[in-house]
Amino acid sequence: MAVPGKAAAFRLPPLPTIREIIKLFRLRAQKQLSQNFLLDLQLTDKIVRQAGELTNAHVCEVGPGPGGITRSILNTDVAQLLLVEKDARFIPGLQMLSEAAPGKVRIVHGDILTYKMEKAFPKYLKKKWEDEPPNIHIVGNLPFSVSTPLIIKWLENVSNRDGPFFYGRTQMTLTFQKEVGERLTAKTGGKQRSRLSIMAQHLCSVENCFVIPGQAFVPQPEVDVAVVHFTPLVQPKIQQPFKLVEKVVQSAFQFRRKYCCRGIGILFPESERLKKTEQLMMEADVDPTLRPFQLSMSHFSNLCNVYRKMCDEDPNLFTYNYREELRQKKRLPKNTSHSEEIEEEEEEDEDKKNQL
Ligand SMILES: C[S@@+](CC[C@H](N)C(=O)[O-])C[C@H]1O[C@@H](n2cnc3c(N)ncnc32)[C@H](O)[C@@H]1O
Repeated sequence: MAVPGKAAAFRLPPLPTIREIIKLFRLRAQKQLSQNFLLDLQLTDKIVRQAGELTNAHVCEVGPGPGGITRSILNTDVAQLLLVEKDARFIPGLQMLSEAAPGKVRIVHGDILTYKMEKAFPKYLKKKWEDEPPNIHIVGNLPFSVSTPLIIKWLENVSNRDGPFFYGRTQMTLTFQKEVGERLTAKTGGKQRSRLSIMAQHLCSVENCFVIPGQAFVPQPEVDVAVVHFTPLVQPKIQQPFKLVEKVVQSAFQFRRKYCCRGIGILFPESERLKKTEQLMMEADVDPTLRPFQLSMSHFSNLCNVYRKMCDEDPNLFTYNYREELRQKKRLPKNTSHSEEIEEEEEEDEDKKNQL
């Protein structure tokens, strides 16, 4: 029964199914682009529910493809939906959806990695950082090869309050490979604790909402998929610039199985490594025999603060690049005194490849 005085919520009119759209527009998934589609609208509704209340919201969907998630978003009665899709083949199908929701949909044929998000929404939606998040949401099921670099870019945007965060603490609901979802939310001491855990959790409240089994996608990927929700924090847990935090965290996790002082040491040139590492660990009050995954957020905060102080005292320190020093050494013949260390680094590098 309609509630008197209340406008009926928007519902999409009957449309061809996603399967029919795929057939109609010959949207064969391109394996090299890691395209896997969701055809089950109950599942796309469930993903969209994780974004929170979307009635009257401004939403950006990244990588809409044949439009399953798009339909679920439109059925929540959003004010505006911006679609950013890289593959031109999907645009006619998305236009059909746009016609079914007149005035609500804007389609951009473009790459989300370069799209200027600070201009994507009306300026009046902007909220102060300390206020409640703006009524703007980002939702997307992107290929994994895009979602991981994209979240790193967007975390830097959170830190700088630009990009999608020009409007305030814009919330995001995105999919990742299940293991990446576990890294994003891993707690101190957890097996999956990694660079990504610290970078995400120091800037956002991160929630691993649920896992979608690979079988739910067409074609089926080899892995399961995690739906992860991010809300930027009012106060980052580490109050230092993104690049500095990234450098400290990346160094700490360089040697996952060793004491954390081993990785932290590579922040310093070899000639003063021992002395400066000891100073940093002591002033930051961090036990050097902890393993990287055992370091808490406040350990990382202390390490970043003391390292910042050391960089202020020695302006060349921040530009010191351990990898560069190593590359120089690698040009030396193998039987020099350094070769053993280099082999150890290579072994660790292999270990690191899977541990972003
Ligand atoms: C895994 S498919 C998912 C499609 C749809 N969201 C779904 O759940 O069925 C990823 C989609 O993202 C698009 N895509 C890939 N890279 C992109 C990028 N850099 N910018 C925008 N869209 C992208 C692909 O063309 C594809 O439509």
